[in-house]
Amino acid sequence: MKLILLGPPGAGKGTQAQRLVEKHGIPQLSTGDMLRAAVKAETEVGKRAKAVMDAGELVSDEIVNAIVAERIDQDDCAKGFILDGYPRTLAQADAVADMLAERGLHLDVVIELVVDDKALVGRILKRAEEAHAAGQPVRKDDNAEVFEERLREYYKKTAPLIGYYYANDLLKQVDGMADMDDVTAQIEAVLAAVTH
Ligand SMILES: Nc1ncnc2c1ncn2[C@@H]1O[C@H](COP(=O)(O)OP(=O)(O)O)[C@@H](O)[C@H]1O
Repeated sequence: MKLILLGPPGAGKGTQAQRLVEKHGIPQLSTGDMLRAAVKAETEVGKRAKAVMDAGELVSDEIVNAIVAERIDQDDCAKGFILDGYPRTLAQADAVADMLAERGLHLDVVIELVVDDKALVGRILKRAEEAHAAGQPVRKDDNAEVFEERLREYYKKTAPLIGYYYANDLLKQVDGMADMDDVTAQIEAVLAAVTH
């Protein structure tokens, strides 16, 4: 099963992706996590991405496409994967379609977590507070100002993917404002419908 989780920052993609990993035994491919790992390891990609990420802007399509193309060829992706935070631009959406087609694969579904903007900043600030309280590192982009920029980037560059996948008959929407467990149940219902 190959699926995309789509939605603005703070929509709960990471949480739901983790649950899907446990239930379905397929990996979560989070470009955000991969980029943060590259920044931490101070690789060439990490050095190029750091300032862009800290400002809440998008890393270049070229960089993220290359990261994902390399990742999906690893053995653990053979049964499928969850794309979390990728694609984020129409160019990335075309790239992933090409990447899969070259390998004789296709996407099963794109699940959009539909959320209310106003709730998002609160969720992000809560995530930062909780990380701080637990003595974990707080993401540099998890603050109100950078969040505004992340949301603007989302509406400008990522939200057009909703129409793109709708037109390709791949889009399914779930209510991301429901309780976490309820969102999980909605996602499972979508997956059951598309895989049977
Ligand atoms: N597919 C992508 N294309 C471009 N930049 C990306 C992509 N995925 C992640 N990034 C960069 O990493 C940052 C954090 O990503 P992520 O952890 O997915 O954030 P969020 O919690 O905002 O959804 C983004 O703001 C962006 O700078």
